[in-house]
Amino acid sequence: MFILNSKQISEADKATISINNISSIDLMEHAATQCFNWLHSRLQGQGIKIHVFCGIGNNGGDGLVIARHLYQHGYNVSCYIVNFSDKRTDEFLINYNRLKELGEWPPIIKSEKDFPKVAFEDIVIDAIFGNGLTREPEGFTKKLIQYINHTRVFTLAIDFPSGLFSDESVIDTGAVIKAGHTLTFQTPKLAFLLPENKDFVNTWEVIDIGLDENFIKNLNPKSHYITKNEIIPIYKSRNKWSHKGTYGHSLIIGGSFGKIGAVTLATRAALKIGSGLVSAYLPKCGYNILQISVPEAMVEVDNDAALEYYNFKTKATIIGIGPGMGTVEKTALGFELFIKENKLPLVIDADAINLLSINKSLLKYLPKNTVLTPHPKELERLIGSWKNDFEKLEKITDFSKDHNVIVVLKGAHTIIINEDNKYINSTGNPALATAGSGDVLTGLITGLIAQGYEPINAAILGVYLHGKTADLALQETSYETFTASSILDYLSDAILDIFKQDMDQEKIEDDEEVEDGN
Ligand SMILES: NC(=O)C1=CN([C@@H]2O[C@H](COP(=O)(O)OP(=O)(O)OC[C@H]3O[C@@H](n4cnc5c(N)ncnc54)[C@H](O)[C@@H]3O)[C@@H](O)[C@H]2O)[C@@H](O)CC1
Ligand SMILES: [K+]
Repeated sequence: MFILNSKQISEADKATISINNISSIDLMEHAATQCFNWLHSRLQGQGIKIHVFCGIGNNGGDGLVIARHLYQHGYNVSCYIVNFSDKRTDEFLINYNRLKELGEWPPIIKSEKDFPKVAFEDIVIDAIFGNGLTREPEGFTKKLIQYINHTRVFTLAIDFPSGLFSDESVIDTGAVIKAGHTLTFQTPKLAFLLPENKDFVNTWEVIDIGLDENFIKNLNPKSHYITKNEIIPIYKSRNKWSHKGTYGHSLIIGGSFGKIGAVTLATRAALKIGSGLVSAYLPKCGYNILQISVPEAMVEVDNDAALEYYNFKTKATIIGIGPGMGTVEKTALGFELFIKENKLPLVIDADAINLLSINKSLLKYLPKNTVLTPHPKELERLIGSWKNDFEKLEKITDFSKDHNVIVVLKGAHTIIINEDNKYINSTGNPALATAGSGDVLTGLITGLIAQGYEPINAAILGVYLHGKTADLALQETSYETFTASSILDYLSDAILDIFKQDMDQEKIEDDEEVEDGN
């Protein structure tokens, strides 16, 4: 799914109106009616108090449509106009009049004294600002946002939590709605996926409002939200005539005394994802551990307790390096020589990233499309600190371009950056915040590249499957008991799930919904 920026959304709105010969007011009716349907299917006519706060632009117009449907369906609703400007849009005015024709005259909020009483057990619909936000809310509008947040009432944001920009950082964090849920139009927004906005964006979903898909594709958006739909075309099915040589040979390099588990997990992961052959190269102290834990793997050894010589004989297709490796001097010196001489594709993780950060002159030796899988702290050592999450993404983009590498920034929404392209993962949950989870990811990406996946596709698929295992596991296990080994236990289910139709999708198709304008 594409992620559009604010300008692209406005362009797609306009293009859809002209290409598809649909009026702006009908587009709004369609979009906002879907929001009403969403709420109606959950509330089923309950008498709970609903407050709809409408700005004076088209986001406010959506709010007025929702309020109209709520009135017409007998809900206990109050609608207000947040009059932060007199420049009301045409679509706002048409829907304002449609509401008045029903005999409902929304009160105007012009200052703090006009704020209505909102109770914790009510529902607020936030239709104050949407994609048209150009500066931070101030004055009584900001006060209203704070007032709503202060009640801790459940807030359903329409398109955006008001005060949040799609593609830049919030500076005044006291001027943004803290939404319980957001129904956003057509595409996810980059801001929803960044950790700095966690207080404003809780859960969200995309409402398809039918913007012109060809037009959107021709905009050539650079940001992508990775869901099952993006994974299906990446997945390579197996050929009947293939043999284990077809699926490559992964070599996992890592480990040190006390950290043999990391390299063991990565090795198991490379095997389990389907690498034809897998070898591990690790300090001698880990030899028995690895051979017993992963009998399918071949093992070569280096010095006794830490890597030093990197003199393996394995003819690998791809090397995954770093898990449990440590950064002692002899390991670092050997790593320098290894990187300078290596010609094979690489996946670089953990301490191998730290060694690159210590000696950045090595970056120029990395083969094109090397995959680096840092967590935020490792990233900071590599590229320096950042002021906010948007600047972080810019810095990673520059780094990716400067060194021709793919960066997999691990987090709640793992972000894969390949030059200007950003791929943001949709799967995963806090169960993955567990020791060894990153080592498994390194093994998965390595094992996929071994099988002939392009490094960027291996990163996208590996990250998606890694997250999906935890999502599937949570249907029958707890966050706490899920461990890195559980990722491998659920890997098969995650792969099979690629080809299952989602229950949600089936449900949407079966649901009876209110038609626009009813
Ligand atoms: N046909 C369309 O264009 C559609 C628009 N839709 C809705 O329209 C929204 C965008 O509407 P608009 O472009 O009218 O903009 P908004 O309704 O988001 O904002 C209203 C206006 O407020 C002004 N403004 C921005 N920041 C401000 C601030 N801090 N203080 C005071 N005033 C400020 C701007 O001039 C802006 O035009 C979308 O988010 C979506 O909800 C949907 O109904 C789908 C169809
Ligand atoms: K809003």
